[in-house]
Amino acid sequence: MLQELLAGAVLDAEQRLLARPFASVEAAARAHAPALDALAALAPADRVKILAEIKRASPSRGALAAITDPAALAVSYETGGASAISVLTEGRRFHGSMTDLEQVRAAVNIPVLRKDFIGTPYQVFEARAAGADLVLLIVAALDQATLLSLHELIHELGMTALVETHSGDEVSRALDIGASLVGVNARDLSTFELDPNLFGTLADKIPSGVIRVAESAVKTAADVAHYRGAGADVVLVGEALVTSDPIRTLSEFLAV
Ligand SMILES: O=C(O)c1ccccc1NCC(=O)[C@H](O)[C@H](O)COP(=O)(O)O
Repeated sequence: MLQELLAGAVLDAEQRLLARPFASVEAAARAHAPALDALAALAPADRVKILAEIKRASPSRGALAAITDPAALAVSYETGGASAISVLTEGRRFHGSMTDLEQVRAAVNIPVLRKDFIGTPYQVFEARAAGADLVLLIVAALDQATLLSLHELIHELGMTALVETHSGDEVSRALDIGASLVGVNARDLSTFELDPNLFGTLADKIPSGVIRVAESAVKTAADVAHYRGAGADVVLVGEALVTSDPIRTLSEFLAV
């Protein structure tokens, strides 16, 4: 499933490249106003921080929310106290788009993550050209040389990579490329199985100085407390926010 999602996302980017050549996207990326400092926004603090996700649908859960105005939802997230916003730009299974990312970027003043299945430099340039401050890199989807080169490109463009892992070996691979922001996804992206205890078993492998993000499987404030107790600096939440009143839900989560 993960390789299928990556192949589809890369193919879709190749289609966009036909209309917008590489050189033009690279030039737009390099000319864009500088990225916001995501490491500062997500830095460890005396309270948990929330990376709030805009997610219409997913392979594991199907349709979640129509989200006709992603910019308005992003403003609610910012108002509710989110520290950064994740925008799913994958179109086939998550029903997201680069337009969503551009609209969200224009509406808020906090860092914005391009959450997608990134495998090529073109996708990274697209992210920056659309105003992204962060880009997701999924360790399980990439060989180490590609992971390293995409990570370097993200940094060269002034952005931050959220390097996502799902095992001790993947955490080591993330640290080997110098990741400053490491996510542990409770969701196995091949089987969709959720393990809310995985973050707790891997958190100790992530040294202080690296920001720890717990991803997925948050439904209630107790789930946020569970991750916080296990050492999460940041919790990434999608479904629980798009299927509720986000400002109320964020206030419950941030009270942890
Ligand atoms: O959510 C899925 O079904 C999914 C399937 C395959 C690859 C990625 C997938 N989701 C991406 C994410 O990791 C989540 O959107 C994110 O962590 C938020 O999760 P949640 O709060 O459980 O919606």
